[in-house]
Amino acid sequence: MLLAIDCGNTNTVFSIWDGEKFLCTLRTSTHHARTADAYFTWYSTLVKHYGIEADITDVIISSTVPRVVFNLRVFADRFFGCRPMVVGKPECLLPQAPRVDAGTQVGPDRLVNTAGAFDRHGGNLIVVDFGTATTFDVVGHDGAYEGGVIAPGVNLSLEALHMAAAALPHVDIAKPQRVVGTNTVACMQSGVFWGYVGLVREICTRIKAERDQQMMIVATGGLASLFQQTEALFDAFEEDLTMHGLTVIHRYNKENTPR
Ligand SMILES: Nc1ncnc2c1ncn2[C@@H]1O[C@H](COP(=O)(O)OP(=O)(O)O)[C@@H](O)[C@H]1O
Ligand SMILES: CC(C)(COP(=O)(O)O)[C@@H](O)C(=O)NCCC(=O)O
Ligand SMILES: [K+]
Repeated sequence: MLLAIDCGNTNTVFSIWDGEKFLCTLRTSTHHARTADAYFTWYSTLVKHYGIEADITDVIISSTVPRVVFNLRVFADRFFGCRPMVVGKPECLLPQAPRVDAGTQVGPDRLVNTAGAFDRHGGNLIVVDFGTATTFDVVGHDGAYEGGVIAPGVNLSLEALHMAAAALPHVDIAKPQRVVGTNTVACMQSGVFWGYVGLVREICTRIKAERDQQMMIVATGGLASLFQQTEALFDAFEEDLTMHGLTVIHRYNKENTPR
């Protein structure tokens, strides 16, 4: 069985893949100082709680935070006796090489989203991932990552207002009832929510115009559903897209690495 680990700047998600389906998905905050033993204590408690019989033989990691990879490697080695595949490392093959400026280190999460979305939908896609940052990944006709857009994340935008302005409170994102807010919280939610609707629509329209082609828009990340409920911004919303991409890259490496 495969343990797929997606480590973002805010949260780290573990999913167990039995070759056909995900048996469970576990989430913890990302913290570079968490040790291999601490990961295992957390992991084994939850796996037991859910009554899952997991015989992990392989581990694949995608991390936007380079410092956490060391402890995750030790975790894989110590508790599952395996050397993990780490997306973005030269020894981890990708189905298609990214077409970007020489020397650019593309976020591994974006490479994984690209592989997952191409496997499900074929080429000419825009993948929108609502994480700490909101990323737009352009997937070419052959499944290569061809660049994209990085915008401040929804919660990061709200947090920035709170951090920079003495009178603005910490606010959770929600769809405001009206555009014109009649209290501070409603005004902030309106600015970020409707501003974001505009941001997503404008960026996708411009990407399509720049490439002069129709493109399917696939969204992922917990906050995508909040926007999709209100406005038809995306053609598809797939919560498990990054995890699916990890299984695709894992399978590709198994099939293409000489043993
Ligand atoms: N369903 C959700 N509803 C509200 N906030 C969410 C949801 N899913 C994630 N978040 C928040 O969105 C932000 C980004 O989280 P996440 O998607 O895990 O980012 P990353 O992949 O960068 O770690 C965090 O502040 C997280 O708490
Ligand atoms: C843009 C990101 C910070 C998004 O990370 P996330 O929101 O998933 O935590 C990450 O993909 C990253 O660090 N990228 C490196 C630069 C690039 O992709 O071009
Ligand atoms: K992201």
